[in-house]
Amino acid sequence: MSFLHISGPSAPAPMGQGRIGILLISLGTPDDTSFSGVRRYLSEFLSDQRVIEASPVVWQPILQGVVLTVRPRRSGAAYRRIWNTGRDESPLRTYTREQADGLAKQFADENVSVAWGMRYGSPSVATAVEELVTAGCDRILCMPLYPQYSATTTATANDQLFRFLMKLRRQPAIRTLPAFADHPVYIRALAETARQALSALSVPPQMIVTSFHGLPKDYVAKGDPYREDCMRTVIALRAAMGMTEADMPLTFQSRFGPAKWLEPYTAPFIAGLPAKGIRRIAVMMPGFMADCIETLDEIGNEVRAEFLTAGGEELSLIPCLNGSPEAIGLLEALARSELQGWIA
Ligand SMILES: C=CC1=C(C)c2cc3[nH]c(cc4nc(cc5[nH]c(cc1n2)c(C)c5CCC(=O)O)C(CCC(=O)O)=C4C)c(C)c3C=C
Ligand SMILES: [Fe+2]
Ligand SMILES: [Fe+2]
Repeated sequence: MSFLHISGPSAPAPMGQGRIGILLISLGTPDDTSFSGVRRYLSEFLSDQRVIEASPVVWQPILQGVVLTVRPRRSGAAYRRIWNTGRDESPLRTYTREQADGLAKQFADENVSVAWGMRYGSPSVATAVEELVTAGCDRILCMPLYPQYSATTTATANDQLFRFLMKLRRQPAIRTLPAFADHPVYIRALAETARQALSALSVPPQMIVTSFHGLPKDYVAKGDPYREDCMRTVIALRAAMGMTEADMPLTFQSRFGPAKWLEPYTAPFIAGLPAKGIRRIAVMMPGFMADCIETLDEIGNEVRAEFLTAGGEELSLIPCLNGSPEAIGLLEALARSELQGWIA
């Protein structure tokens, strides 16, 4: 095995005396909305065995022969509807960069560098770690941007970092941020974001539906704690906002494939509300640190259209934390807590 040599601007500092790196890892997104761009991204994403646990011998022919001949067209159209045309990139990339830039400002006067990478697509995790090591970082805090733990997100983000470290002769020391499903600063940030969005509405909604990304039930049965983490978030959020289960139900969106996923499914749940007299709702997606195709298109376009067709009058999207001061404050609080002993 040959080892990658990364040299800093000057001679490397003795271990423990260099800079501290903070590495934000987000899910990833296509570079463009073309069939081939979306296909490349989906191929990398859906070939991850943390995401699709079926044997590659069975799954790869289905993925390459069926899924990737059909899905990129449909997903490409969805990405085009939400694309950040100003920067020619997906919103997830824009907001992840804003979060990294905002966090870097909070640490500007300290011996800390911040970099960001995508688990799938670009900029890659490898590029981001190289950036930190080149800046002289010998200790790195890895922050997967997922409030609720899942092997399909948190674990695979960490895997990607360690996969890169396998190539280094001189590895930095690593800490990884645990999930923060009911961390008080996270819950406060969500509640504040919701209050701001609701105060801009002329008529308050009758219900705030929370929608988390789904997960196959099978993964949860095998020990993925994701569902419990989602429940911890919603229970804490209801308490913070003085709401009940009836005012703020928990649902799961973004089902993929024929297997059973966590229920209740967001789309039929919301489409069933007008028949119960609930015609004005807000939807909040606390599991997403940034708005993306799942929040802006699946909920903001597809689910909204179904709700209106079913007799709904108004569906308001509560924005994700994105690059807000609440998001930056949260990331800083989480980072400072994990960096204890590394920084004063
Ligand atoms: C088996 C498939 C999938 C699992 C398991 C899964 C888990 C999972 N995903 C997120 C967060 C995001 N997913 C996003 C997009 C997305 N997710 C899947 C499939 C699975 N996700 C697909 C095929 C896609 C691509 C979009 C599409 O073609 O419909 C995104 C948004 C990316 C973007 O560019 O905007 C996020 C964020 C979580 C939190 C999670 C586990 C709980
Ligand atoms: Fe997903
Ligand atoms: Fe989706």
